[in-house]
Amino acid sequence: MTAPCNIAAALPRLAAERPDQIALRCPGTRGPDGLARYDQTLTYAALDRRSDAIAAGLAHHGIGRGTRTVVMVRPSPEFFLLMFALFKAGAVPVLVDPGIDKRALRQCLDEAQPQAFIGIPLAHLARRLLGWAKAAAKHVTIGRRAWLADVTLAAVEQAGAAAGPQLADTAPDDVAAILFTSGSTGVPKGVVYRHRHFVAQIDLLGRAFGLQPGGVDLPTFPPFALFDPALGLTSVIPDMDPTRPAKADPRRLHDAIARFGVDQLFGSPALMAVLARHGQPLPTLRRVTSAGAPVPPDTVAALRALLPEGAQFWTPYGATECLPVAVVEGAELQATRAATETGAGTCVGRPVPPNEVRIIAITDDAIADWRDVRVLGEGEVGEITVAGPTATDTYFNRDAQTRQAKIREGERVVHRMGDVGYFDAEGRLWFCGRKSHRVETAEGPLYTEQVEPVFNVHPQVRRTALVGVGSAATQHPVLCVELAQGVPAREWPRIERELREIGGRHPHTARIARFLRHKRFPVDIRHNAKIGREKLAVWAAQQGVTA
Ligand SMILES: Nc1ncnc2c1ncn2[C@@H]1O[C@H](COP(=O)(O)OP(=O)(O)OP(=O)(O)O)[C@@H](O)[C@H]1O
Repeated sequence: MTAPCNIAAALPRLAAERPDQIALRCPGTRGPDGLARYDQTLTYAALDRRSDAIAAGLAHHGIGRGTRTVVMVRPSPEFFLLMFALFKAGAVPVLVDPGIDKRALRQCLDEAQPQAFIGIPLAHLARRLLGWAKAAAKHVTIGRRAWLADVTLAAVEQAGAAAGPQLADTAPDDVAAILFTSGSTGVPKGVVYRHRHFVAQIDLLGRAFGLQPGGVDLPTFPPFALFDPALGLTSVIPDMDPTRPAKADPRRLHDAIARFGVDQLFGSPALMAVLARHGQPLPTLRRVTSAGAPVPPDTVAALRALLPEGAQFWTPYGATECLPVAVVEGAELQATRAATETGAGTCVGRPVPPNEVRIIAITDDAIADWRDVRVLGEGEVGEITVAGPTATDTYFNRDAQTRQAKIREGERVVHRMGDVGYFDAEGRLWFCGRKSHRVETAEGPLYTEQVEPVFNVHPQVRRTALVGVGSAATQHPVLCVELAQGVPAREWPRIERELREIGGRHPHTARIARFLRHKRFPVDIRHNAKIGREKLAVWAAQQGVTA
């Protein structure tokens, strides 16, 4: 019989090899200086033993193989114990970003048709008041009392304490989890992760970044923290609100990094910007990874200057549906900055093996079979597709979206990223923006990431967003502009003239005739970085910019 395909299978092995190594350190109580004491810890032995107990206890409560279970628990020892218990049990955790719009959240929860709901007391209260996940019949609370739930997690653990090792016999194709996208282009979609996707993801991430057991990680981006225990790392969970990275207190992050000799940091571009602005050196870090959205060049340069000699700054490119697709190191990113600022797009690096990345002709239609695809050559902009061990093959209960995003190629399924880009002569992938954000003008398409960086070089501009106004295929390009902080609105006529002059330097940007000042761009909650271009397009149309 073959061993189960399950990331939780790593736990008993690691617990035998390194029982006393700390798997997880959490902020816990606060000292008189206001800083977290990090007095909540879990060793590998405890993580393995206690997740066994919880897995067995959940089975007593009818949560087992295949049970779709909403998990609404903040990063804490309980979160890790519970997630590994669910994997061991072969249950299917459903994770939705708590930061998203409440209506979208409810829709996600309904769509996932969960059978169980495990959450903090506040999540149970919201479930009751707002009618979330009505189909879920089993309720477990992380609270001290079984308020609004059938049972507490502590009681579940106690019930399973004597049961011994647990590990469901999961097959590679069995569903392991449903993870919702952040929904920056619409309502989030539930991505179906199979056990083989997680196993491959750990393998690819481990190899791409050279992760070694024994390292100390500060994962500021919650879903990724889950990989640390499977890789033998020690995770230090930062003292911050994970849904508000731009508001993190850099002093607290520095304190944790210095106290535990953190050698690896994982976070969103918004968090990188916080550390870069703070400006204090980060001497223990060997590797920084920033994922989820493009990292502004100033942030890359400022953060690299704070790192010790030989440290690496990686930016993976990928999506909830497929990660990692490609990776680029900060030195290369900085070397390609000039090209980005003249309209080449953003270099996202080389595909992570064994991913096969191909560029296909742009279409908004579904493509059922790879034989109907037109593969583009070097330098041609098209839609980015990925085939490989971490490319997921379906959305949960979203057949229309699945058809739009997946192409069958013989035995395998190719994922369409919904992003546009191209390969250069050196085999590097360049990201040119989201497919749905392209502006189709009468003179041909314009891509956001080939236009905005050209204008973003203006010192009094914080960021820009290209949107289209008018009917399909003959849209008028409009550049929305957010001025840098403190720049008064009366300066706008001059800045607009200067932007027009900058645009005139390149044939593609010279086609932009309309510039609109916008006070503050709508952005996504998770990354604080993805611009809500859909909303801006509606706004631009209302400003009387038509034909
Ligand atoms: N390194 C990167 N550089 C530029 N853009 C990136 C990078 N990494 C990811 N992205 C962007 O983020 C997208 C993936 O984001 P994610 O999976 O969090 O959900 P989302 O796309 O924001 O949500 P939804 O699909 O629901 O709109 C990619 O398709 C790409 O557009």
